[in-house]
Amino acid sequence: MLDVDALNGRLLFAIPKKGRLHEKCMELLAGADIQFRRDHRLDVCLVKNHNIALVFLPAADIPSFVGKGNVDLGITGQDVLQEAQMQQHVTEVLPLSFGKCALQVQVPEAGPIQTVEQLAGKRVVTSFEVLSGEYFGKLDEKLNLAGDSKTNIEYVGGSVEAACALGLADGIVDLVESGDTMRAAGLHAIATLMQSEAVLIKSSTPKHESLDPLIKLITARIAGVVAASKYVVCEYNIPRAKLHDATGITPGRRAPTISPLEDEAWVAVSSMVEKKRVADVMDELVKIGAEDILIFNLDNCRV
Ligand SMILES: Nc1ncnc2c1ncn2[C@@H]1O[C@H](COP(=O)(O)OP(=O)(O)OP(=O)(O)O)[C@@H](O)[C@H]1O
Ligand SMILES: O=P(O)(O)OC[C@H]1O[C@H](OP(=O)(O)OP(=O)(O)O)[C@H](O)[C@@H]1O
Ligand SMILES: [Mg+2]
Repeated sequence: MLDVDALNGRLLFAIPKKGRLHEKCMELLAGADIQFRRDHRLDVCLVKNHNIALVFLPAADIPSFVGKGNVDLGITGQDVLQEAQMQQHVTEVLPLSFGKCALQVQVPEAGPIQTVEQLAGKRVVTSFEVLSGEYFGKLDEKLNLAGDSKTNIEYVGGSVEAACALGLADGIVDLVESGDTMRAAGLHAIATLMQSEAVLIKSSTPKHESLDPLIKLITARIAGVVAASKYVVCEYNIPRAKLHDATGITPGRRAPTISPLEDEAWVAVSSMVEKKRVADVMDELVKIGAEDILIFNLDNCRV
């Protein structure tokens, strides 16, 4: 059992307890060396090596816990942050480069409705009542739909894609990443409300200013883990005469490291390169005469 007094003075850090963001958050905490043991079924646990307690909550509840100052720091999606209308009470500290998805209006691929204008005034099922309400509210206004003619937005908690097939809706608003769930349900997207990714958030009016240095430390550590997942180190040898072209291809984050070699006509270059660009970068380096190109993954870094 948790000793409630043990929470006093600790930084409370909310983590999604399940779903798409949970595993990634566990990896981030491990990378930032935030050590804890979560007892079975307990949603609050003390961190062993910092003055922090982790609170495991549904991702959709985290914005209001942080916004109201019940917890100091949290990880959640930008989509649920906007849905909870907590943007004024919560500061986005750091985008985390995972949990990327889009909130989209979807309709049956083979059905009669193929535009949002055609869908306006009909039945829309969603877990995002607020954002859908805003979106279709504006559309209803533009199309002069009033009273009973307005779009009917209905809330469901999950498996939103089933609503059209079950005859509950003419269209839905839900999250799309690969599009597999949407396509499997015979739906396709006709509009995008927003793009989203996971973010580290803190309360805009923190209750305990003494915790500020700890928030900065945790933020810096998590930023290091996120950067390490986005970059690799690229090392290669290049004729000195081609160095200018080479550093144009691999400029690094601040500047590349250049080291002399025994053979004075050549230098070695070491530089951070974005993972998603690495194949193109290697092709370009080969083209200008680079040799011995090596790519190293980063476990962690500070940038
Ligand atoms: N398919 C997806 N790809 C990427 N990110 C997603 C996806 N689905 C949801 N997310 C992100 O994860 C957040 C939490 O959603 P998720 O559905 O994982 O949680 P949940 O609904 O609490 O869990 P579950 O669906 O398992 O009941 C969303 O607000 C969104 O930011
Ligand atoms: O485009 P895709 O890669 O298929 O991902 C989209 C699906 O992911 C989420 O569902 P989740 O797995 O959380 O299930 P849920 O609907 O029960 O919440 C979301 O609600 C979509 O259904
Ligand atoms: Mg879900």
